[in-house]
Amino acid sequence: MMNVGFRIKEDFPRLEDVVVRGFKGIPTPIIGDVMGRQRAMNHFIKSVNHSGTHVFGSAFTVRTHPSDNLLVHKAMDLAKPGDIIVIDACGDMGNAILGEIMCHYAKVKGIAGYVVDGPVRDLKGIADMGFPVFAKGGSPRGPYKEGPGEINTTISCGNVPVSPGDIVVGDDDGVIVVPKNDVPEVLQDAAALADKEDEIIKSIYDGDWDRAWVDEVLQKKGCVVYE
Ligand SMILES: O=C([O-])CC(=O)C(=O)O
Ligand SMILES: [Mg+2]
Repeated sequence: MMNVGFRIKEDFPRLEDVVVRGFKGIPTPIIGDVMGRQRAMNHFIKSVNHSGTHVFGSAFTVRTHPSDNLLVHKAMDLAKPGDIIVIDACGDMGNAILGEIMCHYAKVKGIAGYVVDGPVRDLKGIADMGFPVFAKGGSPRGPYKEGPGEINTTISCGNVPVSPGDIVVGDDDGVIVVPKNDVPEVLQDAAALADKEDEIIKSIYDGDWDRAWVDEVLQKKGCVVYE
């Protein structure tokens, strides 16, 4: 493909809505555990607004030049309802990549949220409107609008690869990415694990949570226990 570093792929295939909705209410730690405890973004990519956030959708990917949001403005016009715009701003903390105006526009367009490997601004405005934004932090410094950048190529965000159409889930714990082709298996395993965790919590209160495995593992690994 031509023009590496400054190119836009307008669209990509998404999973059916009914499949994507399967992630409703599934906490990110459960999703991570059924993927080998992998594919969660680094801890510094956090919800910047109210607690209790839980958002999921198809990844619409953007790579920006550090401190520049020209390609994010284009992404807002191209993204479809339910998409989460995931932005690889190189993790650079120079200038904010988006702010409250861009959140209002995204909200009106039905975009489900933003994930930014970089800073955002207008934190109070974003919190007041409650639009889901996950970012590395905040900065009052405004973004440049020069490019270059790419839309809908595979990016890295929070040290996790993200391709267009992958499923992104964000909550108070952080953000996790499910590769598109793995979604059916992950959904099935996550439902089973959620049931299992409910049973564990019940057994704690019933006083019969089996703790034998702790000593078994310690013994197997050669740990010496003494008084
Ligand atoms: O100036 C920008 O592009 C970002 C911003 O502050 C906003 O969206 O409110
Ligand atoms: Mg602003």
